[in-house]
Amino acid sequence: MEHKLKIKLIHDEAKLPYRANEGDAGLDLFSIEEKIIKAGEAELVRTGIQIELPEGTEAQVRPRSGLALKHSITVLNSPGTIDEGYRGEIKVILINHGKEDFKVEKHMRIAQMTIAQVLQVQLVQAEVLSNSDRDKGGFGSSGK
Ligand SMILES: O=c1ccn([C@H]2C[C@H](O)[C@@H](COP(=O)(O)OP(=O)(O)OP(=O)(O)O)O2)c(=O)[nH]1
Ligand SMILES: [Mg+2]
Repeated sequence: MEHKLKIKLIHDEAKLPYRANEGDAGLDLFSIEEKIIKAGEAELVRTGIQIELPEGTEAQVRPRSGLALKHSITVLNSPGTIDEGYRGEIKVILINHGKEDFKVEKHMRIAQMTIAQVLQVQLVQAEVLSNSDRDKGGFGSSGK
């Protein structure tokens, strides 16, 4: 693999992100703490890791479908954005959409992180934009 993702474990309980199967897009993130997320509420959950992304990339923090389906637990700000230059601890905002409180266990895989390329663009203010077939149609303009 030519791109390297540097990971620093900053807590005794921290684990390296986990790729369940070779070729998986998502690297699972582990919680380093036990935490109750009350029904309808959100909590910030620690992973105990810091990362250094390859140049020109971002990481996205996404929900795990199993937690969503079985416990209505998802990532509130999905996909969470980890900027290339961020060197702080990665944390996950989990929200409990269910009717029952949910307990995050230590070492539970709470979310998954994907790495994506970022196109850096120069901002150009313009008075005129090019024509297109779609024009201003959106929000269901093309029908069902
Ligand atoms: O789920 C997340 C989302 C963000 N971050 C970290 C990495 C990211 O680079 C930084 C800022 O995130 P974001 O840009 O989404 O938040 P903001 O509210 O715009 O804060 P800032 O003003 O610091 O950019 O926080 C996380 O650890 N987890
Ligand atoms: Mg920001």
